[in-house]
Amino acid sequence: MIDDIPSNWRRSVDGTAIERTLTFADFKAAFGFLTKLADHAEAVDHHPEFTSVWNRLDIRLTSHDAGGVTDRDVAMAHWIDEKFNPSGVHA
Ligand SMILES: C[C@H](O)[C@H](O)[C@H]1CNC2=NC(N)=NC(=O)C2=N1
Repeated sequence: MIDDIPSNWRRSVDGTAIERTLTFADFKAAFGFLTKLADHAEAVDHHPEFTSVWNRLDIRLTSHDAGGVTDRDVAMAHWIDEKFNPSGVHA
């Protein structure tokens, strides 16, 4: 289980996940990001939990099989940090 989490992320109240809120220019930008994230999640077989409200995504990362935060969640957090662009233009 991981103690040191990426600085843009916060620990969930129950301690079993890390969370970050991303705010985009609009819904289309947020949904475009989610589409990219879905492809990546399938590629690495690790799937984020999220809530979508217009231009905002609340993302939660945990490893269900381990019951907490693992290096797979930290790797996913770094991928999200790297790809996040509020305007929706993703390299
Ligand atoms: C069978 C499959 O590999 C597992 O269910 C994977 C899929 N995606 C997953 N995603 C996440 N976030 N945690 C898991 O434990 C997990 N397990």
